[in-house]
Amino acid sequence: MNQSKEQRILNFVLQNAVRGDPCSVLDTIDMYCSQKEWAMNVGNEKGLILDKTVEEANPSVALELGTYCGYSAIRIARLLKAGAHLLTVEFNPEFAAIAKQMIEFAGVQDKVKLLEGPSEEIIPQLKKKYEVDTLDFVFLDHWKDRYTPDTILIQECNLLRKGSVLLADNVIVPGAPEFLNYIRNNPHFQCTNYPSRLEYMKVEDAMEKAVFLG
Ligand SMILES: Cn1ncc2cc([C@H](O)c3cccc(CNC(=O)c4cc(-c5ccc(F)cc5)cc(O)c4O)c3)ccc21
Ligand SMILES: [Mg+2]
Repeated sequence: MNQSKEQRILNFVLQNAVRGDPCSVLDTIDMYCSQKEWAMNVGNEKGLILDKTVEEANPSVALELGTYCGYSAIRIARLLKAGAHLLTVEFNPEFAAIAKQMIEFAGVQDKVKLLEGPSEEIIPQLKKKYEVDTLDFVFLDHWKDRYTPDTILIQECNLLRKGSVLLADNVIVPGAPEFLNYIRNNPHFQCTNYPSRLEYMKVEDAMEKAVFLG
């Protein structure tokens, strides 16, 4: 049975990147996906916006919705301080299996907890089952029509505190118009738009940052 694109990306990393070196894994994925097969990793251009947002937030507990191959999980985890950790949620078992291997090869497995299941099931379990008090940083990169319901669910589960930072990928392409409308008209959030490019393409995209005001 022929390999999936995600398996080909992982194999390319296992054969070409440096084990235990997150930056080398990120560069190798970016090389493969810009030269051989496009894939929906956040990429290096939007990745730099993600980096700056994570560094500024300096989270103790971070959540990612939509792990895919683990690129942004590795990107975030490499910047976390000692004792901090990332919870990343993936419902597709194939993607989760690839991401697990990618995260381990990069050497950031001690900072990352990969939770298999849909966000709407996992989010309500974060406090009791995963011992989360509040989330310092949330990266939204899963189904674009889930950004709004999951942001509402996160608030209903009392997972945000004054200053919690949300960052959403793809608010232009594929787009998250309902989320932009919701978050920009919500007085409890202070929003900032970061124009960029779609990963590996000369196509406009953007990320939206929303800081929870309490
Ligand atoms: C509920 N739940 N809970 C956990 C969870 C996890 C997943 C998966 O990780 C998953 C699977 C398929 C699609 C996505 C969303 N991502 C995208 O759709 C996307 C598209 C493009 C693009 C852009 C231009 C194109 F022409 C084609 C695709 C560029 C991007 O950066 C993307 O993030 C996420 C799904 C639902 C989940
Ligand atoms: Mg994305």
